[in-house]
Amino acid sequence: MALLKKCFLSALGLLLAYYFYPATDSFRPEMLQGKRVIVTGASTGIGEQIAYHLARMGAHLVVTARTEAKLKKVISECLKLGAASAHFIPGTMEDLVFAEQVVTKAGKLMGGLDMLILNHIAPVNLRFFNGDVASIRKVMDINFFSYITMTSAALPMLKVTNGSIVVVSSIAGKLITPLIADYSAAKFALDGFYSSLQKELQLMNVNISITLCILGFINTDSAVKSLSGIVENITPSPKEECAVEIIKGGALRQKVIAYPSSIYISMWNPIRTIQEYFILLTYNIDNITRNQQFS
Ligand SMILES: NC(=O)C1=CN([C@@H]2O[C@H](COP(=O)(O)OP(=O)(O)OC[C@H]3O[C@@H](n4cnc5c(N)ncnc54)[C@H](OP(=O)(O)O)[C@@H]3O)[C@@H](O)[C@H]2O)C=CC1
Ligand SMILES: C[C@H](CCC(=O)NCCS(=O)(=O)O)[C@H]1CC[C@H]2[C@@H]3C(=O)C[C@@H]4C[C@H](O)CC[C@]4(C)[C@H]3CC[C@]12C
Repeated sequence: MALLKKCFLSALGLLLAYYFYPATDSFRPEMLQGKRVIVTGASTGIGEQIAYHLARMGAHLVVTARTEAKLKKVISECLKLGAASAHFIPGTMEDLVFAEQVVTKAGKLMGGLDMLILNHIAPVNLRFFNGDVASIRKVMDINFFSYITMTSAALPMLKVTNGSIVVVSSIAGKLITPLIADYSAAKFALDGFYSSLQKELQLMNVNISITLCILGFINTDSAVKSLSGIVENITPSPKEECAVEIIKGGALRQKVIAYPSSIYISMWNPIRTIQEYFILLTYNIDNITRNQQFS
């Protein structure tokens, strides 16, 4: 019994260390030099800041969002800041054909792909659910299905480069908050999909990293405006620093990052981690990998 307890505690310790110990590798901006990166939702907010940081680091960039005029300004700023190249592709992620085309066009423009940063969201209306299913479907298309569509189109290129997928999510995809049922549904769905895909890639020995970014309240114009008069007594964190943490997480191939770091605690779920570990032990991995190819 004592031996069993010892084994259990050691396994628990190892699991916790594996999930929560920060990457030992340290970040260097040169890691992004010459890398070919797509940034979605880059016309404003966090996405725009991600583009500027990547430009300073010397990356090749393709940015996308709906508003062409804003994207033009973003790429001209990126070129001034030192981007190796910068292009924009305007359009709406409600159109899943567009979502796929962005990836193929970007691949051609840059001659391949090293990192896909999925960041865009439909404008958020904080309100009670009013039975409007069509609007939930629209939010799911923009905030969830376009992410999956772009990922699917990017996987063959990322396989060649041992590249990275960075998914920008929210504390609202881990914890429950009212007035954002549609937004929250999409963020929880992203967590389910990408956490599962992460494990599949690992099982198939495919060296593509997936970084899930869990963010708290950030001082983008849209977030500050839509929370005004609704959420009080919290100070938003700066979007510039947030963007750096997202890039670092992707470059260091971390499975998950949290920003600000005070929200790490809300992701601390050792029971879930242990259960996931034991569930995986019940899978006949050899059999599955023998019979299924990762496309
Ligand atoms: N700010 C915050 O407090 C928090 C943000 N996050 C996450 O961070 C990410 C960025 O958020 P934030 O910077 O605040 O968002 P913003 O509202 O500032 O930016 C959203 C971006 O998405 C684009 N976009 C909107 N609709 C569409 C569409 N239909 N098709 C394509 N692009 C579209 C917008 O450009 P355009 O209008 O030109 O299309 C814009 O570039 C999101 O994933 C969000 O969930 C998570 C937690 C907190
Ligand atoms: C209200 C949430 C923040 C709560 C918080 O940070 N408390 C302090 C925790 S700590 O003490 O441990 O630090 C907001 C966190 C994320 C926000 C939502 C979000 O994900 C972005 C959307 C952006 C949009 O433009 C505005 C609404 C959002 C849905 C936004 C709503 C408020 C949050 C849930």
